Amino acid sequence: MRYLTAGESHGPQLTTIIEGMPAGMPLIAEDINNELARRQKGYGRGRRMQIEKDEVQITAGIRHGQTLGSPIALVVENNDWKHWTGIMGQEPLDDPSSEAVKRKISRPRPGHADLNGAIKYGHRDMRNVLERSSARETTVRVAAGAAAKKLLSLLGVELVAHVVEIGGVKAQNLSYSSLEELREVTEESPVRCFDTAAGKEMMAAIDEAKKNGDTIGGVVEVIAEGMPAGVGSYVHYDRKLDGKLAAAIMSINAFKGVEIGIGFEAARKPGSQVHDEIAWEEGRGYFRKTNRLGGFEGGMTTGMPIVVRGVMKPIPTLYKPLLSVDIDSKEPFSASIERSDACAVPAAAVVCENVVAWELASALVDQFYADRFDTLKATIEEQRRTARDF
Ligand SMILES: Cc1cc2nc3c(=O)[nH]c(=O)nc-3n(C[C@H](O)[C@H](O)[C@H](O)COP(=O)(O)O)c2cc1C
Ligand SMILES: C=C(O[C@@H]1CC(C(=O)O)=C[C@@H](OP(=O)(O)O)[C@H]1O)C(=O)O
Repeated sequence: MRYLTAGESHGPQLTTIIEGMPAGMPLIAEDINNELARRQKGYGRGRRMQIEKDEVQITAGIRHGQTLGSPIALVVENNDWKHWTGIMGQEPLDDPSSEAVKRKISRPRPGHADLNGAIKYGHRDMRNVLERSSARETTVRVAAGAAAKKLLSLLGVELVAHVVEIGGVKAQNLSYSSLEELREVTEESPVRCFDTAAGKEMMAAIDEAKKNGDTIGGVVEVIAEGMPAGVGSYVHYDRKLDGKLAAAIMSINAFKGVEIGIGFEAARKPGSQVHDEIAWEEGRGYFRKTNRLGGFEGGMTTGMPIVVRGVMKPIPTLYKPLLSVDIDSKEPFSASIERSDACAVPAAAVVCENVVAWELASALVDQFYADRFDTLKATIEEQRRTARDF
């Protein structure tokens, strides 16, 4: 499967086209809207999330609630567009007194895509970079991921994301060691972190950052349960599924690190405390006695829960900006200020969950015959049986 997205942050709408989703799978707008709503929650976001109420329009590929096997097109409108028509219009810029010319951006923000994007594409107005590099694009990545998540759920694969820490404050109830505990995690999981005593500390840290014109980041974790063993491959670097997950997380705006299982901690432990002993039981098949490797060996799933963590850096736009250089005068100046979030870690957790869902669903569709959903389901059930009795 593959998908592309199009759309600017303050343009009329965002679009994604999904290719390769099997035919005959139930999918309705509500499946996608639930995920879009989850992505909009959280403490520390700017005013934009109050302006938007993200809802999908399905414009192709689905009829009477079922996928057709043809490309699926999903559109989400930007409510904010109506405030930006002067700046984001299609007409050529020949009036020097126009709003678009007056609001030209020439002072790149450290940590955002502004300067590198301007150099690469030759844009003297860095709004041309900002509009597409904005994480507004993650709206339709989540829409595509929601379709993948539905596919996974119908195949018995469930996943959930939660916040591990924000601004150095660790979340409570981190030990999702049993599958029962994982199932207890509700739809609200990425914002549940704020309901605890540690959550109040996180909120205070966000308030403090905001007061200082600063921003904070954090760590999120995605757990996926129910993937059959042997998905992915060891035979080629670009078929290793753990590598694809790492790339998917790193492709999310502001993500600077990925861990699978115990991740970086493995560097400080002997092999006997890193690798997971293998066992077999009638009815259950093979399993690992621990899951320190987070569900992967040799680029393939082990059948144990997949555990992936991602690190989000603090948001780059600062209300007390860092020093930068004006690209027109080459003089030092404070970087430009755009309306901005102080912390978007819970929203980013939902993005992580959905990009992981996309990679897992893609891996299943690519590995098993999948023009038809019913055939895919039967093949995967067969794979589970084969792996159990192998
Ligand atoms: C959900 C989400 C919301 C974000 N909100 C903002 C924001 O309000 N202001 C900002 O400067 N960056 C924001 N970012 C981060 C930037 O989009 C990101 O830092 C930028 O695209 C540069 O990419 P890089 O940090 O991956 O190098 C957000 C990221 C995510 C995932
Ligand atoms: C719009 C979203 O996030 C945006 C991501 C973003 C950035 O620079 O990445 C900057 C902000 O944009 P604005 O200036 O319009 O408020 C965020 O609000 C979203 O998540 O839907």
